[in-house]
Amino acid sequence: MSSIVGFFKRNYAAFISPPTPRNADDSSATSPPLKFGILGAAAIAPAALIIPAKSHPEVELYAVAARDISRAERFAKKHGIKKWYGGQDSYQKLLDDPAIDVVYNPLPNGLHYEWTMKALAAGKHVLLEKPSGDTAEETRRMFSLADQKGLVLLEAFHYRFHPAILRVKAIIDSGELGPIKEVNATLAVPKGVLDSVNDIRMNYDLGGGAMMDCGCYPLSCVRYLASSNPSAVTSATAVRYPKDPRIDIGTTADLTFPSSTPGGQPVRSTVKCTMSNSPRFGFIPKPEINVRAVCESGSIELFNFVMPVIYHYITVKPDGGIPRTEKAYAFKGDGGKGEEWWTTYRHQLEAFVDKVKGRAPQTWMSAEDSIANMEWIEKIYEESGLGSRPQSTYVFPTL
Ligand SMILES: NC(=O)C1=CN([C@@H]2O[C@H](COP(=O)(O)OP(=O)(O)OC[C@H]3O[C@@H](n4cnc5c(N)ncnc54)[C@H](OP(=O)(O)O)[C@@H]3O)[C@@H](O)[C@H]2O)C=CC1
Ligand SMILES: O=C1OC[C@@H](O)[C@H](O)[C@H]1O
Repeated sequence: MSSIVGFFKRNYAAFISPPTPRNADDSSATSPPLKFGILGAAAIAPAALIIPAKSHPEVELYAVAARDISRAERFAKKHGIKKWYGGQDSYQKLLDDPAIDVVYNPLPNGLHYEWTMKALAAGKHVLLEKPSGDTAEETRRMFSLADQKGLVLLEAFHYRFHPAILRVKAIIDSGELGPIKEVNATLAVPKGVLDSVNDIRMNYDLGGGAMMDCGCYPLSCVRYLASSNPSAVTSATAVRYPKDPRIDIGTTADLTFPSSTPGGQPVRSTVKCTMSNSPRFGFIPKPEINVRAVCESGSIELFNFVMPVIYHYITVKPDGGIPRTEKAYAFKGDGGKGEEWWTTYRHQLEAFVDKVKGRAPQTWMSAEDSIANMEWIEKIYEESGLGSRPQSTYVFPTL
């Protein structure tokens, strides 16, 4: 019963009404807020930034830009954003606003590179949606420019900041279950949520495709838990979108990772994604969001590694030992920041602001990690026969 009440309380605070930040007694509130500008009135912006910002004392949602001014105005008023820019030059106008410290870039994947480069050139820190670009070369260039300019750039792989995945990684790294032998992860979004013809995910020129959209998560997750990059893609099969066969509706890829023990067998891995998972019994929506590692002396599984605040469980099965189930809605007794109702995005925002403010974030995701994820997305597309998404034609003036 208490867990049902907990479920509703946690999700109400997470997604509907987050507690407002303490001010008087919160030392972090004495630091001036960072002014954020949002490029595009994107569907993901409320969950990924606007709601998390409500409980962060050092974030001010300052401006939004949208190609249509009335859309920009509606979005700004709905979300209590002070300023809006509209029209075809609205994104550049937002970047030219000297008051803005940070740009959130939730544009379609194919526009990530151009607008992140322009934002960095304008001296803004950037929180960039996943996947970071269309190609690893784009990702390399963005991080290189951020480095040159001394600015923070983060690919918004929000799941990596939540205590649930960090707990799974800690259990694997503790050696309790022995060296990892196999690690598999899936993100399958129910049919009807993403697969409409007008969705950006179905548009090849905008960097569409399941491996880009959903597949980037399980790939990132297996790389993270294996503490390594794959050594090879041994097979990759794509289910092609009939209206545009360059788009994968879903992809399954088999990978190998170097052995975690000297002279041992390679670690096996399967990464699966689909943007159109068929319903159970023909009508019950079926999300699949899990990661499972099999180790020399046991196994571990996390159900819902992408949105763990809603509900998740970690099942640990030591060989010959007693299986247990853990929950990790918050860090326990290890000085970690956050509340049970903090979403992955809220944890990510905390880390991002810490980094911009020059404080050590609790968790971070490196440039090398983002670059490697794109490299392996491209290798999987190559193996499936679909090929990489088209590299941006935008030419950065000083490169
Ligand atoms: N972190 C997460 O959990 C999630 C991340 N994402 C990522 O966020 C990004 C945006 O996804 P989502 O919010 O679902 O997408 P939307 O289609 O809702 O938003 C994309 C925005 O891009 C702008 N845009 C600019 N040019 C174009 C164009 N040619 N065609 C279409 N839109 C254009 C639009 O802005 P305007 O208002 O100016 O018209 C639109 O608001 C993607 O990179 C996706 O991978 C998505 C969902 C979840
Ligand atoms: O980032 C995302 O996370 C969840 C998926 O449903 C969505 O398509 C994707 O863009």
